[in-house]
Amino acid sequence: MPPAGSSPDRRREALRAAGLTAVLRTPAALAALLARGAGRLASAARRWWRHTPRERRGPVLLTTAACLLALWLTPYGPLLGAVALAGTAAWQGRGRDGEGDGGGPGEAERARLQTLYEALVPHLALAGDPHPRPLYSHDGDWRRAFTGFAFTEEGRLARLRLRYPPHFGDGEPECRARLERLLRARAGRGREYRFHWDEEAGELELTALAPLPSGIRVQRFVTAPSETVLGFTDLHAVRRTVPVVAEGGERRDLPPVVWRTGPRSTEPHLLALGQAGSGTTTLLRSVALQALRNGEVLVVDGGGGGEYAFLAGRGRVVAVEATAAGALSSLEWVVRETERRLLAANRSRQTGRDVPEDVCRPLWVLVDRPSVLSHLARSEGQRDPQDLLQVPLRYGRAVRISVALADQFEGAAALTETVRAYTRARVVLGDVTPGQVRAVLGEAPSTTAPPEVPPGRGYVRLGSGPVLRLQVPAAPDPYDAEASESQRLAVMELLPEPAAAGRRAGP
Ligand SMILES: Nc1ncnc2c1ncn2[C@@H]1O[C@H](COP(=O)(O)OP(=O)(O)OP(=O)(O)O)[C@@H](O)[C@H]1O
Repeated sequence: MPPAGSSPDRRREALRAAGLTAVLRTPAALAALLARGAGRLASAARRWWRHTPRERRGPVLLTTAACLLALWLTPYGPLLGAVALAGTAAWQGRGRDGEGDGGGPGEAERARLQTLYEALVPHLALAGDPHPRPLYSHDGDWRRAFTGFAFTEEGRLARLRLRYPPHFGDGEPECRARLERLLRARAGRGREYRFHWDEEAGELELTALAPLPSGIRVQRFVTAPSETVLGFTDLHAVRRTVPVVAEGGERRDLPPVVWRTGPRSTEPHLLALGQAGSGTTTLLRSVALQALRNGEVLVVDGGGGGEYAFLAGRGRVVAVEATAAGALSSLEWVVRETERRLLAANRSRQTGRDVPEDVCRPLWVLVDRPSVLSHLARSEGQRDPQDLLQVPLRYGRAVRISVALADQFEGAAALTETVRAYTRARVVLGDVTPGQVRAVLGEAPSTTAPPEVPPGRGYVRLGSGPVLRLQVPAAPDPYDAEASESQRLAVMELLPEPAAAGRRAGP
């Protein structure tokens, strides 16, 4: 039989084994332990929610609610429940400081982190480092270098935050790119990653990103009249979501990239560049279909492929031009219309009257392949249609005239200075290099390229905002027999009724 005094000792021993003695000494440590445990329980619940099929969530939630109700009705039930919850949180939060969310790393995960650390040593260790305990050394420990990490359910690295030594050249793009390449290879190919450099703290964070949703078709998005959904991006990158109907009728809330136009917009005109087949024409079609909700649209199809012919003759479609001569006469009309609206708006302001409705109505000028158009016009001895875009690009914003242009990379050199200077909303689509993204958007993306680039995938930057990943909604030509039936129907649904004869006010 143990001596009477040994019982508290045994209890203390048990607590020490569980790693709880230190934390129970101060209330602050206990609070931290409970908070950490609660965090782990919450992230375990989140994981369960994500990985449980919808049809199983309901019954489990119902059973939990019934148990909570029974506990509530039992004498001392709520108190017992709270004690049990605190105990569970304390147990979950015990002795695992600095380890990833949702539980510490297992044997295999620790081994992965050590391998990753060893791979970083040749890049981050300094030969003859005078520091007694360098962050990176051949006999070093990953625990000092990695300040945060998380693994997926499958044991793949989901997030890693690492410290780098002060001598590392974080200001040199080449040094950064080398480290990013190494981390990407070690974290596993076949996924996209985001890198966040915190120069102040000397830390780099890598996050594995879920692929962007593809197959969302253009539809009546829940947006304000001056807003256009260019596509979808990462949840952390934007502040709102919009409800969408995905392929198969599933309803989802997705984070949109919203392009705002109108008198207060700082980027009222858009330029999209990409490789052939990357989806720039689809992007312009999607913009046109959204614009037709409450505005007028004029399309100039420089490629002349007839990919906008389905819009011809519809209400609020001013014109669809596919020849250089047609484009010139339409764009001359746009110049006159811009000037008319400016004069009318001025007159109204001077006389104190409301601006007439036909001056406030948004007008969209969509130009596909302007480089081809310029070439054709020049070869016919006519003036460059891009010159006519100067007036709407410079002055259109105040009278709700927006210009959106799309071209292929090889046509970019033929774009005029005015087009480049006034299109501050930029999109680049296709399998592009960081250099190409920088050339179009002014900044390289902080994310790696997807393993496979679906049509409509790329990057977007609105003004001087951040470079965001982008997936454009599907908006095929409804006359394209190869497009999916449901997507073609979605486009047809958004088309206005055919215009009544004699009602068109265009060129
Ligand atoms: N966002 C998207 N979602 C689904 N499919 C798309 C998307 N964008 C483009 N596609 C498909 O990819 C193909 C090429 O698209 P699109 O014609 O828009 O490309 P493009 O860049 O204009 O090329 P081109 O100038 O050669 O026509 C089409 O079959 C189109 O339906």
